[in-house]
Amino acid sequence: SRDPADILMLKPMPPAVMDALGAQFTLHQVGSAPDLATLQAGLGPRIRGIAAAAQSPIDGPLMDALPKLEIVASLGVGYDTIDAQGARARGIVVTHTPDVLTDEVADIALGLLLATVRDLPAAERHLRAGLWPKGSYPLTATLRGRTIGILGLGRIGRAIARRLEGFGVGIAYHNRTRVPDVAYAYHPSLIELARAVDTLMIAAPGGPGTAGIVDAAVLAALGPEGILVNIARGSLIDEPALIAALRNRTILGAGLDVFANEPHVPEALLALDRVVLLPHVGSASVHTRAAMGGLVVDNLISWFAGKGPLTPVPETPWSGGP
Ligand SMILES: O=C(O)C(=O)[C@@H](O)[C@H](O)[C@H](O)CO
Repeated sequence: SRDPADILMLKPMPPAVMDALGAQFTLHQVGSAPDLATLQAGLGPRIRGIAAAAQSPIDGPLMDALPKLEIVASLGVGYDTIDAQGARARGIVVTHTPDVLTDEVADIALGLLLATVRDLPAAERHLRAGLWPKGSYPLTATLRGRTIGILGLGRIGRAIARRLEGFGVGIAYHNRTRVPDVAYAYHPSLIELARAVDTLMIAAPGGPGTAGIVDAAVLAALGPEGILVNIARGSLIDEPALIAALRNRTILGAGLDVFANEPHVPEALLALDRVVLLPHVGSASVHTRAAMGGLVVDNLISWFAGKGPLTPVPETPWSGGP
């Protein structure tokens, strides 16, 4: 049988994934910005697959330094740091890890919504600081009577909407296309959605097509009771516009799990009181990361067994062999 395939890693994968990959393949870790000339002259020509940990930058020049590259298996549902069109043009398959994290991320979205509307972290700090005996925490905003707009009614957006149904709030959405089998109010543009709701939850993919679409106009349309929640990608929000809108009370608050330049969060955001900030933990449970890692491994095993990818991204579809 053929030698185990040589797999490149730019960033370390979770230990269990490394072990599972190491049992099947020959792994090579080179750091997230390898010198391409060195790679091309050395290891490059042997590499047949990449195991891409979260946010690994996989671009054209890197793929060109790996002439035998067949597959990029990415950890995560979002793959905005991977040039998927470039992979397609080079006949390379890209896989991601959808579905296994949908509920976990949707849970965090609801947690962030409640924490932001009801000011939970600050109320907890009030108690821990011993202030309660001196006075109750001030009354907060409420979820009651709100209408929640979802930007991006894909797998995660729909899981959020299903959860919101249990909260008895209004639900509306904007998506590139109307979703046929849902009863939520559809708005053909983001600004129309923002005008129709007081709470906006972002669940759309990152990338050039959605960069900065949540801008000053959208924030202003949400109004002074407006709440913004983002569990998708920081790139969708014009972050300076958000900081200004929070400072000027154009909107009431924001709950963010993702940022424009992770893991760096602007001082200006840290200084604001009406924001809840999480370090990109949407899928970060032992349970879900194990499932994500398992899917990365299974995609590579299936590919190198000649059975095709299990979860290819839409840009590199698989119709079952050459
Ligand atoms: O799946 C995604 O797209 C995510 O953003 C997360 O689940 C990843 O784990 C993340 O990429 C980790 O940094």
